[in-house]
Amino acid sequence: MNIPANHPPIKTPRIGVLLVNLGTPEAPNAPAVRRYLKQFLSDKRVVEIPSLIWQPILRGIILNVRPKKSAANYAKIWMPEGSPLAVYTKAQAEALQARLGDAVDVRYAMRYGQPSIERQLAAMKADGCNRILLAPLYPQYSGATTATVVDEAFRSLAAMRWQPALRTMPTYHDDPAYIDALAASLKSELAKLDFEPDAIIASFHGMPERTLHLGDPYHCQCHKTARLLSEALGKPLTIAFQSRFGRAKWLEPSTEDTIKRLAEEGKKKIAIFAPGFSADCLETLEELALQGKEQFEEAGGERYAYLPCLNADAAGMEMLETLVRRELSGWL
Ligand SMILES: C=CC1=C(C)c2cc3[nH]c(cc4nc(cc5[nH]c(cc1n2)c(C)c5CCC(=O)O)C(CCC(=O)O)=C4C)c(C)c3C=C
Ligand SMILES: [Fe+2]
Ligand SMILES: [Fe+2]
Repeated sequence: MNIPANHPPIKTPRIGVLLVNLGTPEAPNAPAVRRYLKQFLSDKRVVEIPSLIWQPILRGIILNVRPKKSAANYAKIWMPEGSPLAVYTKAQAEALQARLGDAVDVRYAMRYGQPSIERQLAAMKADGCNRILLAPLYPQYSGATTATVVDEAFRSLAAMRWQPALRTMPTYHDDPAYIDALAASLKSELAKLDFEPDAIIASFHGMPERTLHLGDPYHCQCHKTARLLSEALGKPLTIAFQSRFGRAKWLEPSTEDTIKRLAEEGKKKIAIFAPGFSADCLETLEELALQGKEQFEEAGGERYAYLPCLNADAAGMEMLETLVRRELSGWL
């Protein structure tokens, strides 16, 4: 029997790794931020309010008010090559490709915006990847991050007649490779400061408190990360949750309240970092590095340092290589 002309070519099988992060607007302007927020905040894994109630609020209020304000914040941290989250995620994929060599095809995707998970999985399949490791770049598990990435990947596969095999990388909140990478990065960043902080804040992205009661392990995993890291550093860490959104009660204490409280308690010098973010982005560079500094100084603080995320630096890439190689076991 002849193979039909439209049959996909059978290529030498390859192993693929798809790193996935949240996504970011394509430009620091209101229309681009609006497009991004519309997709992001319409995800039922992110906002768990019935569509009939939520969509009118989103379309009628939030998408009319927030894009302009957020775009101005993005403009403050935009890099010559683009949005920091996109720049660092691309750099991570390139650095991981260099570490893993030709046996593996490393790419990256964004859950919201471009390059989409669907597009990248289709491209990898077309290029011969029949085994793909999906690696969401979130150390702590939450429905709003890890689960929605996995959902989207399997939704994309659902449209394929001939699917690649897909493995998903588990979250790594207590993995020694992650704790060691954070500890090494923090030690080196703290050593660069010209002051000894009176307190160090580990700021994680917040979530509605309700998700904790519904069984999302995110809150507990953030606490475990902070505890292990504090032990590895031999220093106390103050845990806080940032980026509150909407009117519902979010996880506490909030980063903003914590910054102010420390200043009011007489702590004059603090350092802050964001262990839950694998790459610097709006929430770290604008909210922590810029806004946090203002909040601290207004409350009477004197020295404030924001310590960067792992990004594509050696410590973070060492960790990612370890985690990915482990998940590729039996395939490589
Ligand atoms: C209901 C709203 C939100 C939930 C839940 C949420 C969870 C969550 N988010 C991250 C990581 C990031 N969030 C980022 C931006 C961002 N987050 C929300 C809202 C929720 N996040 C909004 C509206 C925005 C957009 C910016 C704004 O308008 O303020 C980013 C940065 C993206 C960038 O472009 O730089 C990241 C990263 C996690 C890890 C998380 C749950 C654990
Ligand atoms: Fe967020
Ligand atoms: Fe924010």
